[in-house]
Amino acid sequence: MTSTTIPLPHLIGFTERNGNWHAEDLSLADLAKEFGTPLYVYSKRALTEAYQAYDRACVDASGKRRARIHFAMKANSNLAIIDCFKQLGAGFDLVSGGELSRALAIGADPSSLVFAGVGKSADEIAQALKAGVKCINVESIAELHKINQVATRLQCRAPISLRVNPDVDAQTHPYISTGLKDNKFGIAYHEVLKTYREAALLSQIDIVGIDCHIGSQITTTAPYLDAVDKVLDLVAQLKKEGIEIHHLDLGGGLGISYGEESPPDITEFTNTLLNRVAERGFGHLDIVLEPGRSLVGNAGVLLTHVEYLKPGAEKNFCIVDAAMTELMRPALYEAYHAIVPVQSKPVKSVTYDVVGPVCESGDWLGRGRSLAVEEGDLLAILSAGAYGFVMASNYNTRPKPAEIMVDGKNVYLIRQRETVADLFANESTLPKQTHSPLG
Ligand SMILES: Cc1ncc(COP(=O)(O)O)c(C=O)c1O
Ligand SMILES: N[C@@H](CCCC[NH3+])C(=O)O
Repeated sequence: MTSTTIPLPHLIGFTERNGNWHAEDLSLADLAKEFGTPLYVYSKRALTEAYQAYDRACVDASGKRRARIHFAMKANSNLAIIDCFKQLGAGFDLVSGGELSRALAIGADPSSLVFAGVGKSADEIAQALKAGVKCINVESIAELHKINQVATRLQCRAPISLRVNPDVDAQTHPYISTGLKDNKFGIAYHEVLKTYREAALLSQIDIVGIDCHIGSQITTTAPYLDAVDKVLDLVAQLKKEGIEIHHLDLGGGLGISYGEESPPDITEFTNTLLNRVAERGFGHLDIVLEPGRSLVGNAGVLLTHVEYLKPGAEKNFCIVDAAMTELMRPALYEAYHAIVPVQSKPVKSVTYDVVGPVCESGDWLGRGRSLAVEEGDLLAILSAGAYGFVMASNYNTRPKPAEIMVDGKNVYLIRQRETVADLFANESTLPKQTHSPLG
């Protein structure tokens, strides 16, 4: 049993059969035996089906493409994952020079890359311009000028969109809401027109689009429609002023079910957005969507072994070999992830806090979970495919876990487990004999 009240998320690619959990055709218990724990396991079928659900809505009845999917690789940037999306036809949304390097490493077409982020350095801007990205999403007037300077130095053009902060409440966790006026993201709504006028005067800047991303784990369509309307009002005004917008980037943010949530179905959500753009007379624009979590969140689980069961007067603890270092979401956002025993057993269910070995009281993965487990058993933490491994850390000198991808009956090691030696390979102690500068 997982929890008394919260249902399991609906999963593709991960199923329980006769009391044993599987990733596609392979048993999770066998995978843990072969690759060890903690271990991230992804299902290729799950991420493929999620992509195809978006893609279905992006092509109209006559076969004409209405929008393009740019996977937000911040959600999961493993090369094998991003390469799968590239092969399915995706472009990418990037937030750093590092992510740009990953995209180039898998041979992504630079014209399928958009580069966002509030604090791009001059080096990152230069890297993006040299690579020839489709567009840089500009998040402040200061950044606009820096891009113009870098492009002047490189003697190239800089294709840009302004990221609009539409002041719309995405009704999500405050840490992952990005479209409110007191968030650091984007250009304040009332300053956008002025900033476009300024951009139009800069020597190296090519205005190509407009962008907006209101937050993450959003479970209703209404805030998106508000944001779309506000952005399209700006596009209409810009057109009147002779500033043509060619592409419209609506960001990502569609939520997934971790158990209780019931976000809109991907195809229905995409249709609703694209229909609204078309109804407003802007269907001819090159439309970009940047989903992250909804493509990979439910395509991954984290496997962990139970090290100890520690009964207590107030609480019982189930101490496992994964921690906030492998999955930070519970510690950071008090996020809920379903936790299931990988092999069910006829032992009594007990309510536990599932915690890791890290020296922090905030190091927990699940609270108040009813689990029928013994020491040595294997647990699967579900819905861990997005913002899981990518947010892992080496705190307490813990090597990062391995990642594997299952495709039917096949399994691929897509990231080796780090070793402790890897963690201090770039460090050095001070020379044994030190000399004081005073002699
Ligand atoms: C600019 C941008 N685009 C896309 C995304 C993807 O968001 P999500 O994973 O919620 O779909 C993010 C993350 O919030 C983002 O910052
Ligand atoms: N890291 C967040 C999502 C952040 C989205 C990026 N702006 C999460 O785990 O839910």
